[in-house]
Amino acid sequence: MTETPILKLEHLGVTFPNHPVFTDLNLTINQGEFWSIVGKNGVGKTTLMRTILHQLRPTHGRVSYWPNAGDVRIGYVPQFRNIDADYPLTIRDFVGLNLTGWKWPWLSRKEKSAVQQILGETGLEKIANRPIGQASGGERQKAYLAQALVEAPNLLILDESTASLDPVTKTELLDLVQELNTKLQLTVLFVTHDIPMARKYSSQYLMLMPEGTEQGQIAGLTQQKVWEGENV
Ligand SMILES: Nc1ncnc2c1ncn2[C@@H]1O[C@H](COP(=O)(O)OP(=O)(O)OP(=O)(O)O)[C@@H](O)[C@H]1O
Repeated sequence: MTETPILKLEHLGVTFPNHPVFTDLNLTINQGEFWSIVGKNGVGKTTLMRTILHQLRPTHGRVSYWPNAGDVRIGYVPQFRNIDADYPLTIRDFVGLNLTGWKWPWLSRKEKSAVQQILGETGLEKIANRPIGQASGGERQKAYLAQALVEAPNLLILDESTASLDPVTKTELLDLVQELNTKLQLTVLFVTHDIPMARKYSSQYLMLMPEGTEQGQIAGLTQQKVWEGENV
């Protein structure tokens, strides 16, 4: 299979006031790859994802999408977030929210059918009309995943989004992501502390490491990239 880049990090660095999180990070992610991003608490994984999402301006270097920024549709599933119990939307509405551009309360027939399909694939169909504020933590995480997938992204970022799930649900969701990765060449960045899951689902990983620590390895993965950060 020829390797076509979708995302390039070149000499990337982020420094908060007096606190360099990482410097000179170089990495090419190709279409259809499933990467795990691993490393201890506070090492800079979320900072890296925020930089990739252009929510954070790098201090050095750049993030570029290939072939053009317009060709890359990113789906982002955040870490567990609390939702107010009075949040008025149903799970179905929540999943379709981004399709409306947050402007219109209605969806086209095609959009409704995309929502219905993803509700089925994520196992949310039966509870689709329940207010999301009343859904359990795991159900909400599924809804966030469904919301990211319904827009048919070609790059999916899971930011420790499976951390609060029970092992069965976690496996179900990652199986679905893996299926989309295989069938549709969905590129995946999976931020996780769960090394067995990283080993099971990804083929490559980026391990962010504090400067001066020994290089880590994840046995069983065919490729590895190890980068040493600073000052963590
Ligand atoms: N806006 C900010 N201003 C200053 N420092 C920040 C800011 N955001 C993050 N940091 C610091 O940057 C470092 C990296 O944080 P980050 O959240 O990226 O780590 P992480 O690897 O995702 O951690 P975890 O596994 O705990 O979620 C931490 O020391 C954090 O305190």
